[in-house]
Amino acid sequence: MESVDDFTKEELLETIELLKDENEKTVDELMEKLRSIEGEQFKTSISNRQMEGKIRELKGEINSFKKTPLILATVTEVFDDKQVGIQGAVGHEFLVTYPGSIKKESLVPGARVALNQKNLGVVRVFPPKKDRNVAAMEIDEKPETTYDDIGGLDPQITEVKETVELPIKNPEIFKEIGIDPPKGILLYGPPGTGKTLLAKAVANETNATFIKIVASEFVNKYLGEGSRIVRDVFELAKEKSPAIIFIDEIDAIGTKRVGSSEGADREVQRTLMQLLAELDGFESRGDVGIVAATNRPDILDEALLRPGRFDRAIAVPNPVKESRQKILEIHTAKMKIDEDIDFDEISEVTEGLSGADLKAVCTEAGMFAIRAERKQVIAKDFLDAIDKIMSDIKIS
Ligand SMILES: Nc1ncnc2c1ncn2[C@@H]1O[C@H](COP(=O)(O)OP(=O)(O)OP(=O)(O)O)[C@@H](O)[C@H]1O
Repeated sequence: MESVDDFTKEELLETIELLKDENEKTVDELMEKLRSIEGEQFKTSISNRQMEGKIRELKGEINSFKKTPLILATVTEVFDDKQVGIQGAVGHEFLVTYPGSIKKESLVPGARVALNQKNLGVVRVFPPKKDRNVAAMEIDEKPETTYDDIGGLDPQITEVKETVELPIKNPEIFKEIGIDPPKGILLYGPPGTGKTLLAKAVANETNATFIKIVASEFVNKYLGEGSRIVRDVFELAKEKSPAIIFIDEIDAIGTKRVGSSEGADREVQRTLMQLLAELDGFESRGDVGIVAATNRPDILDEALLRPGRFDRAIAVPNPVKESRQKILEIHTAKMKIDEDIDFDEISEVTEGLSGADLKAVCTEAGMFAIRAERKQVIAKDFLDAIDKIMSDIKIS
């Protein structure tokens, strides 16, 4: 084996230079490796931290699932000694207590509360839902519908003028004669025959605010809030008078009672009771007209039809031939139609259709003309539209 002594000085210097070069390369490589390991470690620590955050979040969710849910209810009455009457979603009423941390002033009737499931003690109070009221009512300060927009209901218009319009416009006439003006009228008839139109037109004619509620929504959408909404509607009508209160689908709360007084039925009854109380307690000065509508007069509770309540019932039937012609003329007034179209003939072949169906025929005829890229609606478009609407009705 060669020893160091065997090398010349030049050879040794050359070897040293060579070794120096090689080591530098190895150190560079090692440094590079180190940096990449550090980079990986940094990435892992970040993703660990993210995972920890996610785990904390999931733990929170698991805990919230473990908690017993609270019950939502509405305050009906506030008593002394920390007790409050509440009503649950299905109508049951309870007398429950509330802790000192809850202020008595926040527990106004209509306020929503969360209750502990075990002892029904009040845990939280939410302010009354004013916005829910607005959602439950359709308020039109100035409806644009006029009597001229209604086809073929002349006798009904006359009766509505006498019973709703006259007391608002000339209440003194009733005073002079010494009779109370009718408080409420009931419009009954099949769907889409113009009941809402009549109520809107009378509001337009008397410059009254039109306030509409749909009674069936008290049973599905606003269960537990019906009586409060009814109370608020009457209050709002007095504030905004003259006003027309229009209660659509009144049969949903005004059906003859058939014994059951449980849960939802009981709540529906409460809403009806509130409505009867409002009607009875209502000072009929004539400036608020009440119009109710139903497709099912046969199932209505007689209590609603007693004098001083909805004591005038007006039938709004499906249109006869002449009325159908008038309705078609109203709904085609702004349409570009062929002069040769004979509405007498069209009204002949539309027997059984309601005002709403006839409006749909006109719209559909317009659609056929658009599809055919025509600038005018022709008789064939109407015939096609009638076919379509009639078969839609048969299907539904
Ligand atoms: N007699 C009519 N004259 C003109 N248009 C009518 C007539 N009846 C119904 N219509 C048309 O049908 C639409 C629906 O009618 P409206 O809402 O008045 O019916 P309704 O009797 O209140 O129905 P529902 O019982 O379903 O509430 C109206 O907006 C109108 O376009």
